[in-house]
Formats: sequence, C-alpha cells, structure tokens
Amino acid sequence: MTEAKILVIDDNKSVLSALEILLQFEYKSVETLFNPNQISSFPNMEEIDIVLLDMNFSAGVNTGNEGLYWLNEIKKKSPNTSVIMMTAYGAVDLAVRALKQGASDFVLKPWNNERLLATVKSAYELRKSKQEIHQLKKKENELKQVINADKNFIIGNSKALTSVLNLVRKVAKTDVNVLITGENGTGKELIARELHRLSPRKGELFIGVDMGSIAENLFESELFGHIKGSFTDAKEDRAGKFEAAHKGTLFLDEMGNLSLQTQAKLLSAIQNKSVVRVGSNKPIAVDIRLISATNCNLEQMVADGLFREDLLYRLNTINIEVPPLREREGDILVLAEFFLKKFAAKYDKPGLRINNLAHEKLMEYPWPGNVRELQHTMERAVILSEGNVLKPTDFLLHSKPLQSMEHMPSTLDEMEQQMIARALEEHDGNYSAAAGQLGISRQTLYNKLKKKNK
Ligand SMILES: Nc1ncnc2c1ncn2[C@@H]1O[C@H](COP(=O)(O)OP(=O)(O)OP(=O)(O)O)[C@@H](O)[C@H]1O
Repeated sequence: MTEAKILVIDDNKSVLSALEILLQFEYKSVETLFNPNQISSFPNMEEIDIVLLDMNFSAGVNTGNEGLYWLNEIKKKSPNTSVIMMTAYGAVDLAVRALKQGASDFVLKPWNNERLLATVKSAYELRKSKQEIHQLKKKENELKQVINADKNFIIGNSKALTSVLNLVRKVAKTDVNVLITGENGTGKELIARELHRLSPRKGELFIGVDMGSIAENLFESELFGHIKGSFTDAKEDRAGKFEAAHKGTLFLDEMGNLSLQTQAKLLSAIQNKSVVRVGSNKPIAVDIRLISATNCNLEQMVADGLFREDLLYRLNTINIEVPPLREREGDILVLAEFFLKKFAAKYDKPGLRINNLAHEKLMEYPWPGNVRELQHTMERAVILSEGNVLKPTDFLLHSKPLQSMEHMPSTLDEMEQQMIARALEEHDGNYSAAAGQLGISRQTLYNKLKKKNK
C-alpha cells in the first residue's frame, strides 16, 4: 500500500464512490469532496499528494472554466500538489489548457481503471521528485548562505579606499566585467567579494580561481570541466569552475600568469558565454559575472606581446585600482587595531594595546606586502607579546632599505629572485612564512621558484 494522500473532487456522487473504491486498494488515504467550494476551507492541502479534479461542475455547463478556476485555487494553496484533471471525451483542448496552467496530467471520462491507476502512479512519482527538488533547493540555498556569509569586512577610512568603495557600490549593481588591479596583498580579493555581496547575484556562489596555481595541462579541465575517460585521471564527469559559478560570480585571480594559449581558450569561453568540457563537443551555456585581478601591468604586457589585447578589452570594462597601503595612510592604524582585536581574541590575550611609539613605527613603514603583511605582523606581535602593551620592539619590520646601491639588480626578474632568496633565508627556508613576508601565496612562491629553476 502506497503512503500517498489522494483527494477526489467531483459533483457526481457515483464517480466519487467508484474512484474511492478503486484507489483505496492502492493508496492509504483517499478523501472525497462533492462540492468544490469546500476547496478553500480544506485543511492542510499541502499534505495532499494528488488531487483528481473534475473539469465541469455546474450541471449543463461545459466550458471547463470551473475546473481551471479550481485548479488555480488548489495550486495557490499547495503549489507542489499534483493535480490530475478529469474531463469528458471531446474536451482535450481544454485539458491541454489545464496542463499549461500547472495540471500534471488528465484522464478522460469514462475512464479505464488500469490507465487511471497508471496516471495516478506517475503523478505521485512526479510529486515525490518535486518535493525532493524543493528540499535540495532549500539545502542548496542554506549552503550558499553559509559559504557566502563572509566575515570579511573591508576596514579603513582613507580617502583612497573610500573612493574605491564608492566605485564598487556603483559597479556592483551592473553585470559588467571588472578588472581589479593593485599590488599583492592590497585586498583585491576582498574587493571582488564585496562586488559579489552587493550585486543582484549575491544569493548565488562566488567561485574564486587562482590562475597562477593551475598547471597548464589541467587548465581546461579545471575551468571548463571534463567527461569521464577523457584523460587518465578523469574517473568521472566533472563540472569546471565556469559551470560551478553559473548564475553567480567567477573570480579569476593572478590573471597575469596565463600563457598565450590559455588566454585564447579563456577568451573563447568569455565571448561565447559557454564552455565545452574536455572530451565532449557539446557547448554548455554559462551565465557568470566575471571579475578578474592581477598585480601585473596588463597594458604593458600587451605592448610586450605577452597578453592578448582582445582578452584585456573583454576583462576590463571597468578597472578598479586598489592603491598600496603606503598610499592609504589613514588605513594603517585602523587596520592595525582591527587585526589586534581579532588576534587578541583568537590567542586569548584580552586587554592588549599598541603604544604611541609603536603606532609611529607602523605609520613610517612602507608595507611592501601591504595589508597582508600588516596582518601577519600583527598576528606575530600578538603571539609573542608578553605584557599588555605592544611596543616598537614587538614589531619585526624589515625597515632597512631593500637593496644597497652596490647590489642593485639589473632586471625585474633578478630583483624578484633576490627578494625571494632573502625572505627564505630570513625564515630558515619556511615557505609559508617567506611567502607571507613577500605578500604572495605559498603556491605563487613555488611557481616563481619553479620558473627560476627551469
Ligand atoms: N581593507 C581591508 N580590511 C580588512 N582586511 C583586509 C583589507 N584588505 C586586505 N585585507 C586582508 O588582507 C589579506 C590579503 O587580502 P587579499 O587576499 O584580498 O589581497 P590580494 O590583493 O587579493 O592579494 P594577492 O594579490 O596576493 O592575491 C586578506 O587576509 C584580507 O582579508
């Protein structure tokens, strides 16, 4: 016996009792209504799985409008209940109208018992899958809220940051592609998240991709997905980041690190608003808001033949430049106090404060690793602090000039390698600490070392 609850509505009493007897053999609960006016006051319509509804009620009236009207009333009370219309032979066009208005099926009177039972059975299956979808959607929305509920506040009240945030507020409402530029650790990702949080897509996912850490041969599979068996490790079908971000925001970070070949593939996906999974030839439409970020000068890279001009043109409909911390003096102490509170709570050191001399030291430092460096500096100071007051000596800053003139490197690459070597030396070869000091991710540090050793 199936658990489903069925309601039959017909003004013909013999139809009602015939159907009640037939359905009771298969279904646990069968109720009947002789007068459709009772629909409005029928309790708990949402619990009814299937309604069998007559299309014509008033004797002699055969327009079917009564049926359509009551179908509407039932759907208003319980959108997920499956409604099967019962109509006389010759009124099929009317049944089609009912289907368009949300009925799940129809049966012709006089009915064939077997066929009617099959129709009810498939309507019940449909109702069950609708309920499952409803539950999954609810769960999905809850998950999205948890994922998007970032505790990432943008702190600072310098003029420079305020004008960036004003621009963010304006641009967030639109769907245009945004390119965020600025030095490492200035808060580009935070700005991208803010754009998403203030956009009409905020209820959907924000998917971030560090383009610098994707190996060239995995690029397509990571971004566009693959189908099972398309390469050795493709054990099952998998969606790429574009598909995962469908209806939401896709954030492509470290855009300056792409090969020309990869740039061409990316451009094609952006232009066509669709992706083709590796191993397939079927395009899948994707609706994404694209935000990208880089610390490179892409215009210069275009001039040097390292970046496609057409791709740059696609990415930077709007360019948001995040200024370095040294140009946002008004933010330094506010951020320092913010991080102090955060880490004092994390490491259970309440009542910690920074004295005036230390404030001065923090203000004078040029912060080459920007906010990320300030964050790490504060964390280290809080961990190592012994009293209640943080003094200048509690802040380990690399305040000596970065290079003495005799050893000035002659190329940018050389300078980068020297800085990496020095950071690794200072942190006894600890990659995470060295990357933190340099204001880059551990993966970016690996990539740079790999490049050097090639
Ligand atoms: N205005 C800010 N307020 C609070 N935290 C900030 C702010 N700016 C940056 N941060 C924090 O500093 C760290 C670095 O920021 P983020 O990752 O957004 O920088 P980025 O410019 O994207 O860096 P990269 O170029 O290395 O990817 C993060 O932990 C971020 O939360």
